[in-house]
Amino acid sequence: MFKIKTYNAISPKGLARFAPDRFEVGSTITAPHAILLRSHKLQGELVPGSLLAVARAGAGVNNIPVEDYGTQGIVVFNTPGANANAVKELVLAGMLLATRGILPGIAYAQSLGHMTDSAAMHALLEKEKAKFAGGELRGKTLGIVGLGAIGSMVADMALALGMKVLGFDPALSIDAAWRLSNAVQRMENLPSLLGRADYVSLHVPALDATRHMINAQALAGIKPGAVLLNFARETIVDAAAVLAALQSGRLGRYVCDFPEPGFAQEPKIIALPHIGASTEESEENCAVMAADQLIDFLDNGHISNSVNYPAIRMDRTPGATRITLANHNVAGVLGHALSVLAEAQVNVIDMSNRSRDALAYNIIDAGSAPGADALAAIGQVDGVIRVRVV
Ligand SMILES: NC(=O)C1=CN([C@@H]2O[C@H](COP(=O)(O)OP(=O)(O)OC[C@H]3O[C@@H](n4cnc5c(N)ncnc54)[C@H](O)[C@@H]3O)[C@@H](O)[C@H]2O)C=CC1
Ligand SMILES: O=C(O)C(=O)COP(=O)(O)O
Repeated sequence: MFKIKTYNAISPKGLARFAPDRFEVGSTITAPHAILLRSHKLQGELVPGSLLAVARAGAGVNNIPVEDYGTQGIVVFNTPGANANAVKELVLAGMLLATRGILPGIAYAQSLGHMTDSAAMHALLEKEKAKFAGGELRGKTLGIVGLGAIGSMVADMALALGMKVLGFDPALSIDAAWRLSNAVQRMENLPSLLGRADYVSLHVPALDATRHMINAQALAGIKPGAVLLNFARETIVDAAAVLAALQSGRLGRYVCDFPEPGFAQEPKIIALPHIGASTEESEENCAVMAADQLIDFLDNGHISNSVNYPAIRMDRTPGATRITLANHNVAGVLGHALSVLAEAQVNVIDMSNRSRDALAYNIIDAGSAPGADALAAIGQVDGVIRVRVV
């Protein structure tokens, strides 16, 4: 029986993937084999020795100590692209809210609740409506910073709206490049994008390298009156610099999913309570994908969409005992572990080995089950992080 501890509201469709006769799932579980979460911050928590994996039902993993967990043999997964459409649609809402008199218009219409005369009401609305006039997106330029799952969808949407699209992503993966429309104009650096775009939308992960990428210096070069949209993370912008740029008039509006103290007092800010991925569809997509990845890892030792271990899978050899081995990616570790199996008269039938940066992971199908002594001896091999029979 595997124990799965959950944090946050995980879609029931995802939870239903865990067969109740083999998985115990809940928020109060102790000594879990795996954790399934959304934005709950794991930093600083005691890591139970039982923990084999963490699955983030979502994209951002800045709430998980990914590297530290990797060196402890804990595989961290996320669900790339599973909530991208939800964010894309909210970016569109953000651009419209920043451009048309929607929010003040609604507030004004609601302020007329005391009126009883329909003709008088219509006459007043027609007289006052000029206050709520706005602009259009068509023909404007959108600059997208980060062209991954969300950025590429935002690009397609903006092109369909008749916008011109600029993109900046120095770390673009080959897969993401294939996904990207060739109508997106590549910018060589951030200042080139900021100086040209009427709207700038941020879709980069929260990393040391992206911390405060939008700071006072960057904002000094932004196109005057531009709208900045941040549905990525709070750390990517320097909030004080954004407030100053709004107050000076350099920045037109700031639309974000991450309110900060002081934002409510600034009328040029539209702040939402981190609801970019909060749709039924995206919550389901993320939870199902995260659950399936966890189950395949716990049952078969397979890894897909990990952010600290390499992707790996190997068809099971019928009748074989499967052993998985996580180790530091240095010469000799695997050979040493295999020699322990050989000494224990355990024959290796099939094997797969993958590495990612400083970590490596192996799936070994053996002709017989290694005894507890052999497994303990493999665990003692210098460089071995974790050995498991699955
Ligand atoms: N508001 C919300 O509810 C949500 C927010 N997010 C945030 O959006 C981020 C992006 O999500 P996805 O598009 O799914 O991730 P992704 O991994 O598909 O794309 C991120 C892109 O950013 C690029 N990038 C990395 N460093 C960069 C830099 N210094 N400059 C420019 N580009 C850089 C990468 O090369 C990659 O193409 C997540 O990491 C998360 O923080 C994601 C989902 C929901
Ligand atoms: O997937 C992400 O990175 C998100 O920010 C979504 O967060 P959530 O799962 O809604 O708490």
